[in-house]
Amino acid sequence: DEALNQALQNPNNWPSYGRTQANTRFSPLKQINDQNVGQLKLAYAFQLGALRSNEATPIVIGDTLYVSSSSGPRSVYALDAKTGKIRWQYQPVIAEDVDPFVCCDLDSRGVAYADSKILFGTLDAHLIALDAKTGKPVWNTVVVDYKGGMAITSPPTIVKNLAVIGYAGGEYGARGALQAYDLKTGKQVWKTYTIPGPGEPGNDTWKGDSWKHGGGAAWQVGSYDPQTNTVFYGTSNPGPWNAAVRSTGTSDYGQLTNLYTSSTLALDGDTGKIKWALQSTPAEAWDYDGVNELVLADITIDGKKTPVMMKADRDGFFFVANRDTGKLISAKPFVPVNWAKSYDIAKARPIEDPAKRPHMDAKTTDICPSWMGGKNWQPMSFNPETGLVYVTTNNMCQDMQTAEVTYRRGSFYLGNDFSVNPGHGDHLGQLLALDPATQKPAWTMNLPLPWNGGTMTTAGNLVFFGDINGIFHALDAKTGKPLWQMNVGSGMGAGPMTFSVDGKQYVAILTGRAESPPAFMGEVGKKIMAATPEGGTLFVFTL
Ligand SMILES: O=C(O)c1cc(C(=O)O)c2c(n1)C(=O)C(=O)c1cc(C(=O)O)[nH]c1-2
Ligand SMILES: [Ca+2]
Repeated sequence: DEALNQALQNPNNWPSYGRTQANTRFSPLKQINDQNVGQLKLAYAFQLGALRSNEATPIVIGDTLYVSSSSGPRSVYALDAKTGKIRWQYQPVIAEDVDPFVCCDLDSRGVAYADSKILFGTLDAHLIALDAKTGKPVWNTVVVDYKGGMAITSPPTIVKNLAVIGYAGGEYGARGALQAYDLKTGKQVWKTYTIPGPGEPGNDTWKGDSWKHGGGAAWQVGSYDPQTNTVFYGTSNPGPWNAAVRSTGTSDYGQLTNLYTSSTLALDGDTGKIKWALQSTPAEAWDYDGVNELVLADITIDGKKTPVMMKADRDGFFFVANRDTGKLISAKPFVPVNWAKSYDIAKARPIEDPAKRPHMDAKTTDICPSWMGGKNWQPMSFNPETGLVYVTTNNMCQDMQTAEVTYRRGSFYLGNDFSVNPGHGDHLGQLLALDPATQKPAWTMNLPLPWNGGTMTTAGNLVFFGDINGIFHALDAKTGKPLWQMNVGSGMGAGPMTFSVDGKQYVAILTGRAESPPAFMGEVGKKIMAATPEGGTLFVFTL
Protein backbone atom coordinates (compact mmCIF):
# COMPACT_ATOMS: atom_id res chain seq x y z
CA ASP A 1 0.00 0.00 0.00
CA GLU A 2 1.30 3.40 -1.09
CA ALA A 3 0.33 5.31 2.06
CA LEU A 4 1.86 2.70 4.37
CA ASN A 5 5.05 2.45 2.29
CA GLN A 6 5.45 6.21 2.48
CA ALA A 7 4.87 6.21 6.24
CA LEU A 8 7.42 3.41 6.64
CA GLN A 9 10.12 5.42 4.85
CA ASN A 10 10.10 8.10 7.56
CA PRO A 11 12.13 6.98 10.61
CA ASN A 12 10.11 9.36 12.82
CA ASN A 13 7.00 7.22 12.34
CA TRP A 14 5.90 4.00 13.99
CA PRO A 15 3.25 3.06 11.40
CA SER A 16 2.58 -0.58 12.33
CA TYR A 17 2.35 -2.81 15.45
CA GLY A 18 6.00 -3.89 15.21
CA ARG A 19 7.05 -0.55 13.58
CA THR A 20 7.55 -2.34 10.27
CA GLN A 21 5.71 -5.47 9.23
CA ALA A 22 8.96 -7.37 9.81
CA ASN A 23 7.94 -6.93 13.47
CA THR A 24 11.46 -6.13 14.71
CA ARG A 25 10.15 -3.36 17.00
CA PHE A 26 13.44 -1.57 16.26
CA SER A 27 13.49 2.20 15.80
CA PRO A 28 16.42 4.00 14.11
CA LEU A 29 15.79 7.04 16.36
CA LYS A 30 18.60 7.90 18.81
CA GLN A 31 17.96 11.36 20.25
CA ILE A 32 17.06 9.43 23.38
CA ASN A 33 20.07 7.18 23.95
CA ASP A 34 22.20 5.36 26.51
CA GLN A 35 23.85 8.68 27.52
CA ASN A 36 20.72 10.70 28.32
CA VAL A 37 17.85 8.27 28.95
CA GLY A 38 18.21 8.92 32.68
CA GLN A 39 16.59 12.34 32.07
CA LEU A 40 13.39 10.91 30.55
CA LYS A 41 10.32 12.80 31.89
CA LEU A 42 6.58 12.51 31.41
CA ALA A 43 5.31 14.46 28.37
CA TYR A 44 1.65 13.54 28.91
CA ALA A 45 -0.70 10.81 30.03
CA PHE A 46 -3.95 9.83 28.34
CA GLN A 47 -6.66 7.80 30.07
CA LEU A 48 -7.90 5.04 27.79
CA GLY A 49 -11.14 4.76 29.74
CA ALA A 50 -10.74 1.00 29.96
CA LEU A 51 -9.02 -0.91 32.70
CA ARG A 52 -7.85 -4.54 32.40
CA SER A 53 -5.15 -5.72 30.04
CA ASN A 54 -4.44 -3.01 27.51
CA GLU A 55 -2.35 -4.82 24.92
CA ALA A 56 -2.10 -2.33 22.08
CA THR A 57 1.04 -0.79 20.65
CA PRO A 58 0.08 2.73 19.55
CA ILE A 59 1.02 3.70 15.99
CA VAL A 60 2.22 7.16 14.90
CA ILE A 61 2.08 8.62 11.41
CA GLY A 62 3.24 12.23 11.16
CA ASP A 63 1.95 14.05 14.24
CA THR A 64 -1.02 11.76 14.95
CA LEU A 65 -1.00 8.87 17.39
CA TYR A 66 -3.64 6.15 16.99
CA VAL A 67 -4.43 3.76 19.81
CA SER A 68 -7.19 1.35 20.83
CA SER A 69 -8.24 0.43 24.35
CA SER A 70 -9.39 -2.88 25.79
CA SER A 71 -12.80 -3.84 27.16
CA GLY A 72 -15.64 -1.45 28.10
CA PRO A 73 -16.23 1.06 25.36
CA ARG A 74 -13.06 -0.22 23.64
CA SER A 75 -12.62 2.95 21.67
CA VAL A 76 -10.16 3.88 18.98
CA TYR A 77 -8.53 7.27 19.50
CA ALA A 78 -6.56 9.63 17.27
CA LEU A 79 -4.46 11.99 19.41
CA ASP A 80 -2.13 14.89 18.79
CA ALA A 81 1.09 12.90 19.27
CA LYS A 82 2.83 15.84 21.03
CA THR A 83 0.13 16.71 23.54
CA GLY A 84 -2.32 13.81 23.77
CA LYS A 85 -5.23 16.06 22.80
CA ILE A 86 -8.06 14.06 21.17
CA ARG A 87 -8.46 14.60 17.41
CA TRP A 88 -11.22 12.03 17.02
CA GLN A 89 -12.64 9.08 18.85
CA TYR A 90 -14.54 6.12 17.45
CA GLN A 91 -16.63 3.77 19.50
CA PRO A 92 -17.60 0.62 17.62
CA VAL A 93 -20.94 -0.95 18.46
CA ILE A 94 -19.95 -4.39 19.70
CA ALA A 95 -22.38 -7.21 20.49
CA GLU A 96 -23.16 -7.05 24.21
CA ASP A 97 -22.84 -10.78 24.71
CA VAL A 98 -19.25 -11.28 23.47
CA ASP A 99 -17.81 -12.08 26.87
CA PRO A 100 -18.38 -15.86 26.90
CA PHE A 101 -16.97 -16.19 23.38
CA VAL A 102 -13.49 -14.80 24.11
CA CYS A 103 -10.98 -17.05 25.83
CA CYS A 104 -8.50 -14.66 27.40
CA ASP A 105 -9.92 -11.23 28.20
CA LEU A 106 -11.35 -8.34 26.18
CA ASP A 107 -8.19 -7.74 24.22
CA SER A 108 -7.11 -5.38 21.49
CA ARG A 109 -3.50 -5.39 20.30
CA GLY A 110 -4.09 -2.23 18.31
CA VAL A 111 -4.84 -0.81 14.90
CA ALA A 112 -3.22 -0.84 11.45
CA TYR A 113 -2.71 2.00 8.98
CA ALA A 114 -3.06 1.80 5.18
CA ASP A 115 -4.78 3.60 2.29
CA SER A 116 -5.37 6.66 4.56
CA LYS A 117 -7.46 4.40 6.76
CA ILE A 118 -7.22 3.02 10.29
CA LEU A 119 -8.13 -0.67 10.37
CA PHE A 120 -8.91 -2.86 13.36
CA GLY A 121 -10.78 -6.00 14.35
CA THR A 122 -13.42 -6.31 17.06
CA LEU A 123 -14.28 -8.96 19.64
CA ASP A 124 -17.44 -9.76 17.67
CA ALA A 125 -15.17 -10.42 14.68
CA HIS A 126 -15.81 -7.43 12.47
CA LEU A 127 -13.02 -5.79 10.51
CA ILE A 128 -13.59 -2.03 10.44
CA ALA A 129 -11.92 0.68 8.33
CA LEU A 130 -12.06 4.31 9.44
CA ASP A 131 -10.97 7.42 7.58
CA ALA A 132 -7.62 8.23 9.26
CA LYS A 133 -8.31 11.99 9.10
CA THR A 134 -11.84 12.07 10.46
CA GLY A 135 -12.44 8.75 12.20
CA LYS A 136 -15.59 8.21 10.09
CA PRO A 137 -16.28 4.56 9.20
CA VAL A 138 -15.63 3.68 5.55
CA TRP A 139 -16.52 -0.02 5.67
CA ASN A 140 -17.37 -2.66 8.23
CA THR A 141 -17.13 -6.35 7.31
CA VAL A 142 -18.08 -9.45 9.28
CA VAL A 143 -15.05 -11.76 9.23
CA VAL A 144 -16.62 -14.73 11.02
CA ASP A 145 -19.52 -15.48 13.41
CA TYR A 146 -18.25 -14.68 16.91
CA LYS A 147 -20.87 -17.00 18.44
CA GLY A 148 -18.69 -19.92 17.41
CA GLY A 149 -16.11 -18.65 19.90
CA MET A 150 -14.18 -16.60 17.35
CA ALA A 151 -12.96 -13.09 18.16
CA ILE A 152 -10.45 -10.71 16.62
CA THR A 153 -7.83 -9.54 19.11
CA SER A 154 -4.99 -8.37 16.82
CA PRO A 155 -4.68 -5.77 14.05
CA PRO A 156 -4.59 -6.90 10.39
CA THR A 157 -1.45 -7.28 8.24
CA ILE A 158 -1.28 -5.00 5.20
CA VAL A 159 -0.36 -6.77 1.96
CA LYS A 160 -0.36 -4.44 -1.08
CA ASN A 161 -4.07 -3.53 -1.48
CA LEU A 162 -5.29 -6.07 1.07
CA ALA A 163 -5.83 -6.31 4.82
CA VAL A 164 -5.12 -9.88 6.00
CA ILE A 165 -6.73 -10.97 9.26
CA GLY A 166 -7.10 -14.14 11.32
CA TYR A 167 -9.27 -14.80 14.38
CA ALA A 168 -9.10 -16.50 17.78
CA GLY A 169 -10.93 -19.71 18.66
CA GLY A 170 -8.31 -22.29 19.57
CA GLU A 171 -10.04 -22.90 22.90
CA TYR A 172 -13.50 -23.18 21.27
CA GLY A 173 -12.86 -25.77 18.56
CA ALA A 174 -12.94 -23.19 15.79
CA ARG A 175 -11.29 -24.09 12.48
CA GLY A 176 -8.71 -21.37 11.95
CA ALA A 177 -8.41 -19.32 8.77
CA LEU A 178 -6.71 -16.28 7.29
CA GLN A 179 -8.78 -13.95 5.15
CA ALA A 180 -7.81 -11.02 2.93
CA TYR A 181 -10.03 -7.98 2.33
CA ASP A 182 -9.73 -5.25 -0.28
CA LEU A 183 -8.63 -2.04 1.45
CA LYS A 184 -10.97 0.09 -0.69
CA THR A 185 -14.18 -1.91 -0.36
CA GLY A 186 -13.83 -4.38 2.50
CA LYS A 187 -14.73 -7.21 0.10
CA GLN A 188 -13.10 -10.59 0.66
CA VAL A 189 -10.39 -11.48 -1.86
CA TRP A 190 -9.07 -14.78 -0.49
CA LYS A 191 -9.53 -17.18 2.40
CA THR A 192 -7.19 -19.95 3.48
CA TYR A 193 -8.07 -22.39 6.22
CA THR A 194 -5.14 -23.25 8.47
CA ILE A 195 -6.49 -26.80 8.65
CA PRO A 196 -6.81 -28.62 5.33
CA GLY A 197 -10.23 -30.03 4.40
CA PRO A 198 -10.94 -33.45 2.86
CA GLY A 199 -8.91 -34.02 -0.29
CA GLU A 200 -6.35 -31.35 0.61
CA PRO A 201 -2.80 -32.32 1.55
CA GLY A 202 -2.53 -32.71 5.33
CA ASN A 203 -6.16 -33.58 6.03
CA ASP A 204 -4.97 -37.13 6.76
CA THR A 205 -3.01 -35.82 9.75
CA TRP A 206 -6.36 -35.73 11.61
CA LYS A 207 -8.35 -38.59 13.11
CA GLY A 208 -11.75 -38.90 11.41
CA ASP A 209 -13.75 -35.67 11.38
CA SER A 210 -11.68 -34.01 14.09
CA TRP A 211 -10.25 -31.47 11.61
CA LYS A 212 -13.64 -29.67 11.66
CA HIS A 213 -13.01 -28.39 15.18
CA GLY A 214 -9.24 -28.53 15.06
CA GLY A 215 -8.27 -25.00 16.19
CA GLY A 216 -5.16 -23.58 14.52
CA ALA A 217 -6.46 -20.06 15.07
CA ALA A 218 -4.26 -17.22 13.78
CA TRP A 219 -5.03 -14.79 16.61
CA GLN A 220 -1.72 -12.94 16.85
CA VAL A 221 -0.16 -10.33 14.56
CA GLY A 222 1.21 -11.44 11.20
CA SER A 223 4.36 -10.35 9.39
CA TYR A 224 4.95 -9.43 5.75
CA ASP A 225 7.99 -9.61 3.49
CA PRO A 226 7.36 -7.36 0.46
CA GLN A 227 10.49 -8.74 -1.30
CA THR A 228 8.87 -12.13 -1.77
CA ASN A 229 5.25 -11.03 -1.24
CA THR A 230 4.91 -13.47 1.64
CA VAL A 231 2.63 -13.17 4.68
CA PHE A 232 3.69 -15.04 7.82
CA TYR A 233 1.30 -16.15 10.55
CA GLY A 234 1.56 -18.49 13.50
CA THR A 235 -1.35 -20.79 14.38
CA SER A 236 -2.78 -21.70 17.78
CA ASN A 237 -3.08 -24.94 19.70
CA PRO A 238 -5.29 -27.61 18.14
CA GLY A 239 -8.78 -28.30 19.45
CA PRO A 240 -9.48 -29.89 21.80
CA TRP A 241 -6.50 -29.83 24.19
CA ASN A 242 -7.09 -33.58 24.69
CA ALA A 243 -4.94 -34.86 21.82
CA ALA A 244 -6.50 -38.37 21.85
CA VAL A 245 -9.58 -36.92 20.10
CA ARG A 246 -7.53 -35.97 17.01
CA SER A 247 -4.23 -37.87 17.23
CA THR A 248 -3.06 -41.07 18.95
CA GLY A 249 -2.76 -39.36 22.32
CA THR A 250 0.76 -40.69 22.81
CA SER A 251 4.10 -39.32 21.76
CA ASP A 252 4.01 -41.98 19.02
CA TYR A 253 1.65 -39.83 16.97
CA GLY A 254 3.00 -41.11 13.64
CA GLN A 255 1.19 -39.34 10.80
CA LEU A 256 -1.40 -37.75 13.11
CA THR A 257 0.45 -34.46 13.68
CA ASN A 258 -2.64 -32.21 13.20
CA LEU A 259 -1.44 -29.86 10.44
CA TYR A 260 -1.23 -26.85 10.51
CA THR A 261 -1.79 -26.22 14.23
CA SER A 262 0.98 -24.80 16.44
CA SER A 263 2.77 -23.97 13.22
CA THR A 264 4.27 -21.11 11.23
CA LEU A 265 2.63 -20.56 7.85
CA ALA A 266 4.14 -18.64 4.92
CA LEU A 267 1.41 -17.62 2.46
CA ASP A 268 1.46 -15.95 -0.95
CA GLY A 269 0.18 -12.39 -0.47
CA ASP A 270 -1.95 -12.31 -3.62
CA THR A 271 -3.66 -15.69 -3.33
CA GLY A 272 -3.26 -16.94 0.24
CA LYS A 273 -1.70 -20.13 -1.09
CA ILE A 274 0.53 -21.79 1.52
CA LYS A 275 4.17 -21.63 0.33
CA TRP A 276 5.62 -23.52 3.29
CA ALA A 277 4.76 -24.52 6.83
CA LEU A 278 6.79 -25.43 9.89
CA GLN A 279 5.04 -27.15 12.76
CA SER A 280 6.66 -26.22 16.10
CA THR A 281 4.70 -28.68 18.25
CA PRO A 282 3.27 -31.71 16.37
CA ALA A 283 0.06 -33.22 17.80
CA GLU A 284 0.26 -30.47 20.40
CA ALA A 285 -1.14 -31.45 23.83
CA TRP A 286 -0.05 -28.73 26.31
CA ASP A 287 -1.70 -25.52 24.95
CA TYR A 288 1.49 -24.43 23.24
CA ASP A 289 -0.06 -22.10 20.65
CA GLY A 290 2.42 -21.46 17.85
CA VAL A 291 1.18 -17.93 17.29
CA ASN A 292 3.97 -15.78 18.68
CA GLU A 293 5.03 -12.97 16.37
CA LEU A 294 7.43 -13.86 13.57
CA VAL A 295 10.35 -11.46 13.45
CA LEU A 296 11.89 -11.10 10.01
CA ALA A 297 15.54 -10.05 9.67
CA ASP A 298 18.67 -10.74 7.65
CA ILE A 299 21.29 -12.03 10.05
CA THR A 300 24.76 -13.50 9.62
CA ILE A 301 24.85 -17.21 10.41
CA ASP A 302 28.14 -19.10 9.96
CA GLY A 303 29.49 -16.14 7.97
CA LYS A 304 26.52 -16.05 5.58
CA LYS A 305 23.85 -13.34 5.46
CA THR A 306 20.61 -15.27 5.81
CA PRO A 307 16.99 -14.15 5.43
CA VAL A 308 15.42 -15.52 8.59
CA MET A 309 12.15 -15.75 10.45
CA MET A 310 12.53 -15.92 14.26
CA LYS A 311 9.97 -17.13 16.77
CA ALA A 312 10.22 -17.48 20.56
CA ASP A 313 7.57 -20.20 20.76
CA ARG A 314 5.16 -20.95 23.59
CA ASP A 315 6.68 -24.48 23.61
CA GLY A 316 9.95 -23.02 24.95
CA PHE A 317 12.06 -23.39 21.79
CA PHE A 318 13.51 -20.41 19.94
CA PHE A 319 13.13 -21.13 16.23
CA VAL A 320 15.27 -19.66 13.46
CA ALA A 321 14.27 -20.66 9.92
CA ASN A 322 15.13 -19.47 6.42
CA ARG A 323 12.05 -17.43 5.59
CA ASP A 324 12.36 -17.92 1.82
CA THR A 325 12.44 -21.71 1.96
CA GLY A 326 11.02 -22.64 5.37
CA LYS A 327 14.15 -24.66 6.13
CA LEU A 328 14.73 -24.87 9.88
CA ILE A 329 18.16 -23.52 10.87
CA SER A 330 18.12 -23.89 14.66
CA ALA A 331 15.76 -24.58 17.57
CA LYS A 332 17.01 -24.35 21.16
CA PRO A 333 15.20 -23.96 24.51
CA PHE A 334 15.20 -20.36 25.77
CA VAL A 335 13.52 -21.32 29.09
CA PRO A 336 13.59 -24.61 31.06
CA VAL A 337 11.91 -27.20 28.79
CA ASN A 338 11.22 -30.87 29.49
CA TRP A 339 8.30 -31.94 27.22
CA ALA A 340 10.97 -32.47 24.56
CA LYS A 341 14.61 -33.44 25.08
CA SER A 342 15.83 -31.51 22.06
CA TYR A 343 14.89 -30.63 18.50
CA ASP A 344 15.87 -32.64 15.43
CA ILE A 345 16.80 -29.90 12.93
CA ALA A 346 17.00 -32.11 9.84
CA LYS A 347 13.54 -33.58 10.46
CA ALA A 348 12.19 -30.30 11.90
CA ARG A 349 10.59 -32.35 14.69
CA PRO A 350 10.99 -32.30 18.47
CA ILE A 351 12.47 -35.31 20.25
CA GLU A 352 9.66 -35.70 22.74
CA ASP A 353 9.81 -37.10 26.27
CA PRO A 354 6.83 -39.53 26.29
CA ALA A 355 6.62 -39.23 30.10
CA LYS A 356 5.59 -35.57 29.73
CA ARG A 357 2.64 -36.09 27.36
CA PRO A 358 -0.67 -35.76 29.26
CA HIS A 359 -3.13 -38.65 29.16
CA MET A 360 -6.37 -39.78 30.80
CA ASP A 361 -5.26 -42.45 33.28
CA ALA A 362 -3.20 -40.34 35.66
CA LYS A 363 -1.90 -36.86 36.21
CA THR A 364 1.29 -35.94 34.34
CA THR A 365 3.24 -33.65 36.66
CA ASP A 366 5.87 -30.98 36.28
CA ILE A 367 5.64 -30.35 32.56
CA CYS A 368 7.76 -27.35 31.54
CA PRO A 369 6.95 -24.81 30.26
CA SER A 370 3.32 -24.24 31.28
CA TRP A 371 0.51 -23.19 28.91
CA MET A 372 1.68 -19.60 29.57
CA GLY A 373 4.54 -20.48 27.29
CA GLY A 374 8.23 -19.78 27.50
CA LYS A 375 6.83 -16.60 26.01
CA ASN A 376 3.24 -15.61 25.32
CA TRP A 377 1.89 -12.81 23.05
CA GLN A 378 3.95 -10.02 24.68
CA PRO A 379 6.15 -9.05 21.73
CA MET A 380 9.93 -9.41 21.50
CA SER A 381 12.22 -7.08 19.55
CA PHE A 382 15.37 -7.40 17.42
CA ASN A 383 18.12 -4.79 17.20
CA PRO A 384 20.21 -5.13 14.00
CA GLU A 385 23.00 -3.06 15.61
CA THR A 386 23.51 -5.32 18.64
CA GLY A 387 22.37 -8.41 16.72
CA LEU A 388 20.26 -9.41 19.74
CA VAL A 389 16.61 -10.23 20.34
CA TYR A 390 15.02 -9.06 23.60
CA VAL A 391 12.39 -11.43 25.00
CA THR A 392 10.43 -11.42 28.26
CA THR A 393 10.13 -15.06 29.28
CA ASN A 394 8.11 -17.17 31.74
CA ASN A 395 9.65 -19.87 33.91
CA MET A 396 6.52 -21.79 34.88
CA CYS A 397 5.51 -25.47 34.76
CA GLN A 398 2.20 -27.37 34.86
CA ASP A 399 0.39 -30.59 35.77
CA MET A 400 -2.15 -31.98 33.31
CA GLN A 401 -4.64 -34.83 32.97
CA THR A 402 -6.87 -35.21 29.94
CA ALA A 403 -10.60 -35.86 30.11
CA GLU A 404 -13.52 -36.75 27.83
CA VAL A 405 -14.87 -33.77 25.93
CA THR A 406 -17.60 -33.14 23.37
CA TYR A 407 -17.79 -30.20 21.02
CA ARG A 408 -20.48 -27.62 21.80
CA ARG A 409 -20.55 -24.55 19.58
CA GLY A 410 -19.46 -21.44 21.47
CA SER A 411 -18.19 -23.35 24.53
CA PHE A 412 -14.70 -24.16 25.74
CA TYR A 413 -13.44 -27.33 24.03
CA LEU A 414 -10.50 -28.45 26.14
CA GLY A 415 -10.77 -31.87 27.78
CA ASN A 416 -7.86 -31.20 30.07
CA ASP A 417 -7.62 -30.53 33.84
CA PHE A 418 -4.51 -28.52 34.54
CA SER A 419 -2.74 -26.54 37.21
CA VAL A 420 0.16 -24.13 36.87
CA ASN A 421 3.15 -23.99 39.23
CA PRO A 422 6.33 -21.96 39.61
CA GLY A 423 9.23 -23.25 37.51
CA HIS A 424 12.61 -24.37 38.80
CA GLY A 425 15.44 -22.03 39.70
CA ASP A 426 15.81 -18.53 41.05
CA HIS A 427 13.28 -16.56 38.99
CA LEU A 428 9.80 -16.81 37.47
CA GLY A 429 10.26 -14.17 34.81
CA GLN A 430 13.21 -12.86 32.87
CA LEU A 431 14.27 -10.34 30.28
CA LEU A 432 16.53 -12.31 27.96
CA ALA A 433 18.91 -10.82 25.39
CA LEU A 434 19.64 -13.65 22.97
CA ASP A 435 21.96 -13.88 19.96
CA PRO A 436 19.76 -15.65 17.39
CA ALA A 437 22.75 -16.59 15.22
CA THR A 438 24.38 -18.65 17.98
CA GLN A 439 21.32 -19.19 20.22
CA LYS A 440 23.46 -17.99 23.16
CA PRO A 441 22.25 -15.47 25.76
CA ALA A 442 24.20 -12.19 25.80
CA TRP A 443 22.74 -11.08 29.14
CA THR A 444 19.65 -11.59 31.31
CA MET A 445 17.70 -9.69 33.94
CA ASN A 446 15.68 -11.78 36.38
CA LEU A 447 12.17 -10.63 37.28
CA PRO A 448 10.13 -11.63 40.34
CA LEU A 449 6.99 -12.55 38.39
CA PRO A 450 6.22 -13.97 34.95
CA TRP A 451 3.83 -12.39 32.38
CA ASN A 452 5.85 -9.19 31.86
CA GLY A 453 5.37 -6.79 28.98
CA GLY A 454 6.78 -6.80 25.46
CA THR A 455 10.00 -5.04 24.43
CA MET A 456 11.18 -2.31 22.04
CA THR A 457 14.76 -1.45 21.03
CA THR A 458 16.42 1.58 19.40
CA ALA A 459 19.55 2.79 17.62
CA GLY A 460 20.24 4.72 20.84
CA ASN A 461 21.50 1.39 22.27
CA LEU A 462 18.36 1.01 24.38
CA VAL A 463 15.80 -1.64 25.26
CA PHE A 464 12.49 -0.64 26.85
CA PHE A 465 9.91 -2.84 28.55
CA GLY A 466 7.24 -2.62 31.24
CA ASP A 467 7.01 -5.31 33.91
CA ILE A 468 3.91 -6.80 35.56
CA ASN A 469 4.79 -4.97 38.81
CA GLY A 470 4.23 -1.61 37.12
CA ILE A 471 7.82 -0.51 36.49
CA PHE A 472 8.75 0.79 33.03
CA HIS A 473 12.45 0.11 32.33
CA ALA A 474 15.16 1.35 29.96
CA LEU A 475 18.35 -0.71 29.71
CA ASP A 476 21.62 -0.63 27.79
CA ALA A 477 20.93 -2.88 24.78
CA LYS A 478 24.49 -4.20 24.60
CA THR A 479 25.08 -4.93 28.29
CA GLY A 480 21.69 -5.00 30.02
CA LYS A 481 22.73 -2.31 32.46
CA PRO A 482 19.58 -0.64 33.92
CA LEU A 483 19.61 3.05 32.92
CA TRP A 484 16.19 4.42 33.85
CA GLN A 485 12.95 3.31 35.42
CA MET A 486 9.56 4.76 36.27
CA ASN A 487 6.71 3.44 38.39
CA VAL A 488 3.59 3.80 36.24
CA GLY A 489 1.26 2.25 38.78
CA SER A 490 -0.20 -0.72 36.93
CA GLY A 491 1.38 -3.80 35.38
CA MET A 492 2.13 -3.88 31.67
CA GLY A 493 1.79 -6.47 28.93
CA ALA A 494 1.88 -4.23 25.87
CA GLY A 495 5.06 -3.47 23.97
CA PRO A 496 6.46 0.09 24.10
CA MET A 497 7.06 2.19 20.96
CA THR A 498 8.87 5.41 20.02
CA PHE A 499 8.39 8.23 17.52
CA SER A 500 9.59 11.76 16.76
CA VAL A 501 7.57 14.93 16.04
CA ASP A 502 9.09 18.36 15.25
CA GLY A 503 12.57 17.10 16.03
CA LYS A 504 11.68 15.67 19.43
CA GLN A 505 11.71 11.95 20.26
CA TYR A 506 9.06 10.37 22.48
CA VAL A 507 8.63 6.90 24.07
CA ALA A 508 5.14 5.53 24.73
CA ILE A 509 3.64 2.59 26.66
CA LEU A 510 0.15 1.43 27.66
CA THR A 511 -0.50 0.26 31.19
CA GLY A 512 -3.21 -2.18 32.26
CA ARG A 513 -2.22 -5.44 33.81
CA ALA A 514 -3.61 -8.79 32.76
CA GLU A 515 -7.08 -9.48 34.13
CA SER A 516 -8.44 -12.87 33.14
CA PRO A 517 -5.39 -15.04 32.20
CA PRO A 518 -3.95 -14.88 35.77
CA ALA A 519 -7.01 -16.82 36.98
CA PHE A 520 -5.39 -19.84 35.28
CA MET A 521 -1.94 -19.27 36.78
CA GLY A 522 -2.44 -20.70 40.27
CA GLU A 523 -0.84 -18.93 43.25
CA VAL A 524 1.46 -16.93 40.98
CA GLY A 525 -1.63 -15.57 39.20
CA LYS A 526 -2.91 -14.25 42.53
CA LYS A 527 0.43 -12.49 43.07
CA ILE A 528 0.14 -10.92 39.63
CA MET A 529 -3.33 -9.60 40.47
CA ALA A 530 -2.16 -8.32 43.85
CA ALA A 531 1.01 -6.66 42.53
CA THR A 532 -0.76 -3.58 41.11
CA PRO A 533 -4.28 -2.20 40.74
CA GLU A 534 -6.03 -2.33 37.37
CA GLY A 535 -4.91 0.44 35.03
CA GLY A 536 -5.46 1.81 31.58
CA THR A 537 -3.27 4.75 30.62
CA LEU A 538 -1.11 5.78 27.70
CA PHE A 539 2.10 7.27 29.11
CA VAL A 540 4.35 9.28 26.80
CA PHE A 541 7.88 10.29 27.84
CA THR A 542 10.46 12.66 26.41
CA LEU A 543 13.76 14.29 27.44
O1 LIG B 1 -6.24 -20.19 20.77
C1 LIG B 1 -6.71 -19.05 20.70
O2 LIG B 1 -7.53 -18.72 19.82
C2 LIG B 1 -6.23 -18.02 21.65
C3 LIG B 1 -6.56 -16.68 21.54
C4 LIG B 1 -6.03 -15.74 22.45
C5 LIG B 1 -6.39 -14.31 22.18
O3 LIG B 1 -7.00 -14.06 21.11
O4 LIG B 1 -6.11 -13.39 22.93
C6 LIG B 1 -5.16 -16.22 23.50
C7 LIG B 1 -4.90 -17.61 23.53
N1 LIG B 1 -5.42 -18.47 22.62
C8 LIG B 1 -4.03 -18.21 24.51
O5 LIG B 1 -3.82 -19.44 24.49
C9 LIG B 1 -3.41 -17.39 25.49
O6 LIG B 1 -2.63 -17.87 26.32
C10 LIG B 1 -3.69 -15.99 25.47
C11 LIG B 1 -3.26 -14.97 26.32
C12 LIG B 1 -3.85 -13.84 25.86
C13 LIG B 1 -3.73 -12.48 26.39
O7 LIG B 1 -4.16 -11.56 25.68
O8 LIG B 1 -3.19 -12.28 27.49
N2 LIG B 1 -4.62 -14.13 24.78
C14 LIG B 1 -4.54 -15.44 24.50
CA1 LIG C 1 -4.86 -20.88 22.71
